Amino acid sequence: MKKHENTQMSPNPADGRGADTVDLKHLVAALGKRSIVLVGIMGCGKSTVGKRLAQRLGLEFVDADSEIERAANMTVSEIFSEHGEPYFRSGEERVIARLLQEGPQVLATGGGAFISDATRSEIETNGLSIWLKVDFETVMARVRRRSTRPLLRNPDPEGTMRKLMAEREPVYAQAQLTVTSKDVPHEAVVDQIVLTLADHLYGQG
Ligand SMILES: Nc1ncnc2c1ncn2[C@@H]1O[C@H](COP(=O)(O)OP(=O)(O)O)[C@@H](O)[C@H]1O
Ligand SMILES: O=C(O)C1=C[C@@H](OP(=O)(O)O)[C@@H](O)[C@H](O)C1
Ligand SMILES: [Mg+2]
Repeated sequence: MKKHENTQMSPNPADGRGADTVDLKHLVAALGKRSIVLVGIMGCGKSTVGKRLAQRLGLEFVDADSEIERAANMTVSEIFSEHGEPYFRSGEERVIARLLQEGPQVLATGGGAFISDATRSEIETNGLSIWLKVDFETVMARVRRRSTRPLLRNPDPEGTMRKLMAEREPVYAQAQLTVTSKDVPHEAVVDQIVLTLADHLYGQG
């Protein structure tokens, strides 16, 4: 049975076919040592969808923010408040460069990581980047639920989000692949990623 035939995720190149037709072993083999790297704005689903994508593909999952927190023994919020954003960004570049040596795996980046030229270039060399593209309303509804994102902890989180999306979307658009997701179950986004990857890697869904 195809569970997610009627996802509202158009337009994606792989629409209309079931992810259950994809040979996942073949797909993973075609990655070689490359990591699947999820990029996009805060709340687009990199961490939660990434974890499920890794489970589906039988790959390790790694979240750059969690690795940064582990290395610093501090939360992302604490790093921002005690050391400032530039300090976080340089740690983020180093950690992602290190993690990219460990592929194949699924790597969820933090929303600002792909904006770094150095990180984009590392990802280009060692990864396959996927932009999880979402609209403003969807993403605001998601990020309002949690206060773990220091960049949005200010009197105008909506204005900040609009500004960040406007600045960053042209950069996210440089990712090799784009998957658009609306408010559908996480597993439906995973389906769409699998189909998009299969199309890209060997032209077959
Ligand atoms: N496709 C989806 N449908 C519904 N909720 C989602 C979807 N993707 C993510 N979410 C929710 O949005 C929130 C942010 O997701 P998260 O994976 O942490 O985003 P990111 O890592 O990109 O900031 C979480 O509560 C998550 O469950
Ligand atoms: O967009 C950003 O600059 C950030 C996104 C966060 O990750 P998520 O995108 O996983 O929320 C985290 O890295 C930090 O709060 C900064
Ligand atoms: Mg995340």
